[in-house]
Amino acid sequence: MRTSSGNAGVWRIQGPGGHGKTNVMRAFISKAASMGKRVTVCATTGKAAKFLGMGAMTAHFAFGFRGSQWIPLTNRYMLMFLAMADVICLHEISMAKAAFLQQLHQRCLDACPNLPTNLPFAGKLILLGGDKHQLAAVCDHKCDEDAYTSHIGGPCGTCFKKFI
Ligand SMILES: Nc1ncnc2c1ncn2[C@@H]1O[C@H](COP(=O)(O)OP(=O)(O)OP(=O)(O)O)[C@@H](O)[C@H]1O
Repeated sequence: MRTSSGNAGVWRIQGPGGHGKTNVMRAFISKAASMGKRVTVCATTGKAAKFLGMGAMTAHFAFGFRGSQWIPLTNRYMLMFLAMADVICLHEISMAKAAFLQQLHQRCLDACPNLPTNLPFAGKLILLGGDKHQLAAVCDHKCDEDAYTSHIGGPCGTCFKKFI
């Protein structure tokens, strides 16, 4: 996948456990970084972030979700961090709720007020990794494509493109 602005959007790596999603994500991160892209690497759990490596942090730390609240976007570091990221890689996405992604989308827009866009996530390239069949473990849904999209996608769900 090229990382030119023409390919910005929301992509996801789908596959059962052990099929290489994490390795593909690592390779993608390396490639994007070598092309000079600023990549934010995170995962929905600390364990997943640690396993992914590549400087990954938890998504709630990266985007300012503390305890049960979003910290205000008046934090200059948080604003810069969001505004400067070209690419956001978020692994184990089946653990995230639609509201989390929706708030991340809104934070990207708020952090980039000068961009003439209301594209999802302010037009950043978003790469989501995970296995939709793990949904059943974290929420009361069946595991079909519609349930997956409505669970993790919310209003952004219609813009998903499948990477693998
Ligand atoms: N292209 C590859 N060639 C050979 N081995 C690979 C390849 N990609 C991944 N593997 C190996 O397969 C195993 C699983 O890979 P990986 O952790 O990337 O899968 P995953 O889909 O992220 O799994 P999970 O959903 O359980 O986290 C690892 O031991 C990894 O080294």
